[in-house]
Amino acid sequence: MSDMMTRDVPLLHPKDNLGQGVALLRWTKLDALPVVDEDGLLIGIFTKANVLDAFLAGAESSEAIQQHFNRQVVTVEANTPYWEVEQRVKQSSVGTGVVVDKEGKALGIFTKVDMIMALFQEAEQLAVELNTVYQAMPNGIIVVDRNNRIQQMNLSGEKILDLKQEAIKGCLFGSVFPSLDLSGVLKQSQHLVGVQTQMNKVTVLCNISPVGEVAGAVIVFQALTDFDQVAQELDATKRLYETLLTVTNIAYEAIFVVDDQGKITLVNEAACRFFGKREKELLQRPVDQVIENTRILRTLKTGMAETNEIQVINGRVYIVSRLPIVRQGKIIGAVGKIVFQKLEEVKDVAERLAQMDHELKFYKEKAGAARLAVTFNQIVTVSQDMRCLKQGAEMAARGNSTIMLTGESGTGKELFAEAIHQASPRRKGPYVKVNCAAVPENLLESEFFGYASGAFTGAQRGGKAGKFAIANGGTLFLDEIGDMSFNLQSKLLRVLEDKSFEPVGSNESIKVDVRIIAATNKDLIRKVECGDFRSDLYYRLNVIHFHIIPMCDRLEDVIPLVHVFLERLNQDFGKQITGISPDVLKILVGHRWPGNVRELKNVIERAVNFASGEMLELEDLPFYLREQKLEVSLPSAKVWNLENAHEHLDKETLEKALLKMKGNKSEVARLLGISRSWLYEKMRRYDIH
Ligand SMILES: Nc1ncnc2c1ncn2[C@@H]1O[C@H](COP(=O)(O)OP(=O)(O)OP(=O)(O)O)[C@@H](O)[C@H]1O
Repeated sequence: MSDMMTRDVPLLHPKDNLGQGVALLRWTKLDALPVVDEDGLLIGIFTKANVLDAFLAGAESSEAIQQHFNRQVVTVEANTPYWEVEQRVKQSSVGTGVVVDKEGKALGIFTKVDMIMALFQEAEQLAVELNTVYQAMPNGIIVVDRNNRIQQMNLSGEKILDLKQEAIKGCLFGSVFPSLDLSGVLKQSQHLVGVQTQMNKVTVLCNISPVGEVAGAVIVFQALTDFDQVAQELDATKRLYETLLTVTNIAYEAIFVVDDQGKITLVNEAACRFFGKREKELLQRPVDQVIENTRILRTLKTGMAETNEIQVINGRVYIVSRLPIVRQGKIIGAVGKIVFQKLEEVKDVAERLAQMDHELKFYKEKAGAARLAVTFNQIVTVSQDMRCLKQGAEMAARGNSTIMLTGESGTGKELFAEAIHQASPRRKGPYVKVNCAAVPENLLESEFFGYASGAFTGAQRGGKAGKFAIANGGTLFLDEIGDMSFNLQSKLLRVLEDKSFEPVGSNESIKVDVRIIAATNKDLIRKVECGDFRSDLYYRLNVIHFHIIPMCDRLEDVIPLVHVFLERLNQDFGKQITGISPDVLKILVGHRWPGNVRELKNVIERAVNFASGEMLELEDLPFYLREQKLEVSLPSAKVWNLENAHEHLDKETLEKALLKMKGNKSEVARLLGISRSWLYEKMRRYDIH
């Protein structure tokens, strides 16, 4: 009420005369004014009707209003709520009421006009609220009038149907959405629920309701694809759950999952066996009622994983692991694993595995020794720069200096290392390779320098020779040198300088004569700058440096390499693949080969495996290559087409090689890494004399 009333109205006293009353009514333009006593308490109301009655009865304007005002007043307290005021106004016959405070003092008056203004305001507020809800609804809503014309559509409706409200406003609903008939709703006030239909080619589910007594209709709809998506997600979740159950059931160990409250939510079959209970009896039970002294509750609190811990359960020792399940940074549960099968069995399996590993290593080494040694002939290239590199490396091979090979992964660093060894005076000595990145940090030292008998617990009796000792008189190839720890870098530097080392656990210094070839695909200079690699070691290793060129800078090597790989693979797999389809060729020549020669080799090996005929076809290539755009920059603008591209490249390569080697066919065959008979065959085919 206090928001609606008219405040600061003048108050009349019984002693005021009629003339003053009339003047105040005229000045305020009100129909009535409150009359109060000397204490300001309300005693009546002076209305325009009172004025008329007084003058009709012959009263003078100087006469006091004492006898002429109404003592029956409709009053309302200032704190009366809107809805109550509305009720009272509806029931009351008077047009004006007086607003009073608790003591009965007049604060203002309240007229029907005030009420109407308040109603307008209320209605406006309601309309804003309703419109906000209407626009914010995830469902589409269309409103039509009684004549079946579209009045409005909300934002979700626009999105679902991909239609703008402006485009359909005022149109007949049936002309825009012919599959939906509203006549029953508009004529007979029918309510339609769950109608599946098409609206602007979108399948929707809708509810349609008449507005009041057929003043129109409201259509509320939702795209069915939303439901489909939810159904699919639900299905995927179910499948995932079933997969998870199957996976856990295969496991040898007891596996159980608890929620953030420590209640068991999943157990595998092995866990049921372990606890001696059925799944139903375990699910939803607090885990500490099932496992004594469980630390999984601690994992829930701390979020710390614990793996392969020893725990005594029911007087027996088990190996247990606990892992927190974290979602968006919050711990939502934990997984527990108990290895409860006899630990002796595990030990037995581990021992057998170690034995097999040992045997595998032995046979691998034997196989390695048996395979043909790599020579520079096997490094296939027609690229001018690579040939210079080969020549440089061949010359460097003759010396004894340390060589550093850099270049991207798969460019052929290892191939160069072995070719250098084979071309060096040390070729009769051993060629030993260590991948510095593959050996665990704590084993690197003994791997390099070996250890003395009894150097540590578990050490082999009689000690073990390290790679330096094994490579004595030959070459030690240190691959991935950039990954060597700082600590070992210092030790390596000492060996390089002193040409001697001490095995782990021994004071005896052993002299060695080893040539070092190091390789890395890392930017060693940067590592030196960052302090990750010792600069003195870097310069000690970098005496002669060769940077192997990446494939993308020597794409002319692709075809010759493909031929060599094909020839080798045909032999290995007993296949007869003689050609490459023009499409395949185009892709091979156009690809940038980020994985360098290794990638190319793998692609060809895969293709040979997949090929069913005598040609490598598009479908024999891995998907990522097939998908690649057939954009090729061909080496020259001669008359190339898909059919003859392969032959052009072949011929051009041959011609270049023959010119370079001044017609010496043995040299050409060596350069291209092909046999002499194959070279003659190609020269005959391309009519090269
Ligand atoms: N020019 C080449 N001719 C023939 N085969 C090559 C050539 N270059 C590389 N290869 C072959 O490509 C494969 C990768 O070469 P290699 O292992 O020598 O590369 P890498 O540079 O040492 O790689 P990473 O840095 O990953 O150790 C090997 O199978 C190798 O035989």
